[in-house]
Amino acid sequence: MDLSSVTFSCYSLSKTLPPFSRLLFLQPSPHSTTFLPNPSLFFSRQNIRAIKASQASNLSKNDDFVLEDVPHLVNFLPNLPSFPNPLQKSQAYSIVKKTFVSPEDVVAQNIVIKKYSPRGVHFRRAGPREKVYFKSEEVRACIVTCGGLCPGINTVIREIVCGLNYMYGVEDILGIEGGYRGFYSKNTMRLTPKVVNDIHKRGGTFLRTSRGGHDTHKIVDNIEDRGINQVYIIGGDGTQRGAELIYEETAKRGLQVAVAGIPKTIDNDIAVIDKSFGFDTAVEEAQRAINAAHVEVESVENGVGIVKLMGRYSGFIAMYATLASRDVDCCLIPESPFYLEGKGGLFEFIEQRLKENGHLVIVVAEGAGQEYVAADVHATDKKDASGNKLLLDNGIWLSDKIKDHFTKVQKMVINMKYIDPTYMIRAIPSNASDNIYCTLLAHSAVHGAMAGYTGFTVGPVNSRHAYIPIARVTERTNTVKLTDRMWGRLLASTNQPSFISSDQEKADKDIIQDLNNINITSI
Ligand SMILES: Nc1ncnc2c1ncn2[C@@H]1O[C@H](COP(=O)(O)OP(=O)(O)OP(=O)(O)O)[C@@H](O)[C@H]1O
Ligand SMILES: O=P(O)(O)OC[C@H]1O[C@](O)(CO)[C@@H](O)[C@@H]1O
Ligand SMILES: [Mg+2]
Repeated sequence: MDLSSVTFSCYSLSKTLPPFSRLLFLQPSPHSTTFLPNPSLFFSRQNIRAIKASQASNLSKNDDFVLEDVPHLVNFLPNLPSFPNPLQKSQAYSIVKKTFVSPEDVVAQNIVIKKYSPRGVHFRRAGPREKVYFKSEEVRACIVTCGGLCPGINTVIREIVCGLNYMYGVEDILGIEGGYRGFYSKNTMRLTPKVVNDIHKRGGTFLRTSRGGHDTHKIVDNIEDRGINQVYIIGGDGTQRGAELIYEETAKRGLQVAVAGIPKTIDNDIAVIDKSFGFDTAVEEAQRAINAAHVEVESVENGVGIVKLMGRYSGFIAMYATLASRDVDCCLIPESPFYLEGKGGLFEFIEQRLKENGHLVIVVAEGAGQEYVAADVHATDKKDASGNKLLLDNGIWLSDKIKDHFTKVQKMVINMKYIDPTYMIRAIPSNASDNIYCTLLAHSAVHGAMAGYTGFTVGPVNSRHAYIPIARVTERTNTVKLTDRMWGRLLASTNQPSFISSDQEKADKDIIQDLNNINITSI
């Protein structure tokens, strides 16, 4: 089956399939532009909406299958030739029963559904395709890493290089040094399997990284000047936003350049994907800090341990580290407001735990309670080079507040042990399972780019790797949902206060229930 007809003639494809596997194209978000075969319509969001509306009105009641597809090079280069995938002849894949992913294979965003509920949103399954849109000897790929560090970046770099070379015979691979600005301010570095052979054993990024410095035009000029035709971009939400702009500019200029994003974030704040690489490694490393705090406070009278962990707007590291440890009495995250004084407050809880156990450990995510810290220190907003707000030190603030309260108000001597492992949880190599995860991400990205997809991010959705439109992962930040079971599990595990009065809790639940009902009936 011709890939281009699959990608762009989705209505004709749907007619060839049994009803249960029809791909219908009512896209709720404005990212699935790939179904529009006319390049002049391609960049007009208004036109896209108009077409979607007309498609929507043609849908019958059972037509509730949504594919949020990723762009393809033939969208704006309709005459691009394709070639048989060299994997067909590869030693590794020749024994694989089903070497190529079928164009009809999709991954469901929601897998817990009700019997009669709509089939919902799906993404294209990642993996090698029967046809590729690049001749191996004509590929000139580049890799760039941006934003903060994360365990596993080097593994992703290594596996992109080795994957391109071993699976597709690509030999021309460039490393862009020092993040986005490296495109226009530095020389490139030649990457071969030999050069990257051992880098997965080291933390950090072999290519180095930076914040700020994204200049789309300069970057794409540089891509054009250097004859680069595959761009692999490893980075967090900011980086992926930058990748989307690079894709849009390359498409606007009609360049045969595949832009692939590989999501990286220690905070696990990237939407849609199950989890970001390096997260498990960081949670594991955080156990060492929690354990140290616990050992310290257990050994003294009225020991209060505080461990501050990363997590700017999302408390996933703190939540998972707490759940894994079982030595944590209270976990504070940005998503869950808390208060110190009065009934149900943190001070009351500390007093109670000290009476019961003689010690306690608190884990606090760096973004938790920022508004209280700001009110106390009267700080002005400061930003990093990428425009991210620089956070105030809530760990020191919390330690001081607790010490003050217990010495001055309660007239009680407490033994405070404050541990801030900061970069130690992310400046390490990835563990075994993250290494495997990184390999899958890298290979998925390589297969996707070779197959001519562009403007996509790779990642697991319900455990299956998928190609996701970049804008889909940047439109919102993944945060801990207080109404989800995981936070409930944490509260059950620590038995800490929820910091929500029961009246408020009931009112919130009612609102959520109402919203759920509205969603169900309006679909
Ligand atoms: N909206 C945006 N448009 C274009 N480029 C952006 C945008 N936001 C950030 N960038 C660029 O992406 C790069 C990384 O961004 P940022 O420092 O926010 O890290 P990140 O990718 O979000 O990773 P982390 O998870 O470590 O925060 C920087 O070079 C920055 O200039
Ligand atoms: O000091 P840097 O490198 O800007 O990184 C710190 C930030 O990076 C993150 O780890 C996200 O990558 C945040 O949790 C943290 O606030
Ligand atoms: Mg970010």
